[in-house]
Amino acid sequence: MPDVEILMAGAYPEWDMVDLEATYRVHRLWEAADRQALISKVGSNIRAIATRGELGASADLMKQLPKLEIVSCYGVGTDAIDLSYARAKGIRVTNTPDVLTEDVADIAIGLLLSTARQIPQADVFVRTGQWGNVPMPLVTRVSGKKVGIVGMGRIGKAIAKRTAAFGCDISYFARNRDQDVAYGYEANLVALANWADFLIVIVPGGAATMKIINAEVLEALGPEGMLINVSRGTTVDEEALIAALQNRTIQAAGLDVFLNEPKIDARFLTLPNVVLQPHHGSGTIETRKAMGKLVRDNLAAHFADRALPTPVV
Ligand SMILES: NC(=O)C1=CN([C@@H]2O[C@H](COP(=O)(O)OP(=O)(O)OC[C@H]3O[C@@H](n4cnc5c(N)ncnc54)[C@H](O)[C@@H]3O)[C@@H](O)[C@H]2O)C=CC1
Ligand SMILES: O=C(O)C(=O)COP(=O)(O)O
Repeated sequence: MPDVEILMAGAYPEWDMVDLEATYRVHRLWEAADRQALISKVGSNIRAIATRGELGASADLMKQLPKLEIVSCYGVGTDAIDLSYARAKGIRVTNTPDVLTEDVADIAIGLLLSTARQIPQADVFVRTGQWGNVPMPLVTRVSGKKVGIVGMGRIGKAIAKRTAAFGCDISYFARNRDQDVAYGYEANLVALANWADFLIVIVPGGAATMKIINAEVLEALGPEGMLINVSRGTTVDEEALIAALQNRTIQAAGLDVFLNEPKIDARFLTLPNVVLQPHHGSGTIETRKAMGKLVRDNLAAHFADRALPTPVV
């Protein structure tokens, strides 16, 4: 029986579970009928948490694990992990940057094309026999348009590269100007939205970016404008977004992320001018395999006293 005990907050694909269970004594929190009872029973032995982006690790959970050394997150966004608690207690935190960048950028472009060209709506149009009876409504061009990118990190840059190939003009908003990129920097998000035809959001979630896409930004984006969100649900004021979609203050939105996933606001399901994705930006076999390997590599490095491949804390 492997002697290092780890707590898994949620399921990983089978190929990761097989490897993890061969290496560690794994406790499956998500399968416990009484989670608190499981934590009370095994909490004092747990040395690592393997979690997922949306499940994170709260201070409340970490407090109950006195031997906790490391939290390894299957995902790049660590907004659901209490990093200040981890830092204060000397608990290491790792994530899975880079390996998912290209796929998340691809889904941003997929959502942009789907939203502007109404690909899902056109699919329904064909399937329901409307083709030939009524004209398919004309849609909006993507190529050559102005794209505002909110967040110019690893994924923001990959999105920029793709939209550049569409001949789009690119400008971005971020905490700081990035000296390594030649795109226009706009320090004022409302001004960026006012300029852009399409606004693509790819900043981290958390308190600092809470509702940065608010009613004023949406109004500046305007009735022809479209919002694509592949960041976190928290970055958008959803009440303001739903109102803007209902009133056509903006034209349409393409969304991979929401508040309260997977039980999202039911009004999204009734809006014709929104394209929905189930938080699946990194959801390819190739990327998920690479993410799982990076989680395992981080845990292995930690328990072998080697440098962590992708440390956050
Ligand atoms: N939809 C999905 O499936 C996925 C979503 N994500 C989300 O994408 C986020 C970004 O990932 P990466 O590009 O790898 O991160 P990164 O750290 O490389 O880039 C983040 C960018 O946001 C900017 N930023 C950070 N805080 C800011 C603030 N308070 N105000 C303005 N700009 C700010 C940074 O300056 C940087 O340009 C993740 O944190 C995660 O939330 C990531 C992977 C998959
Ligand atoms: O890496 C991240 O931060 C993610 O959002 C990944 O989420 P997912 O694994 O696609 O549910």
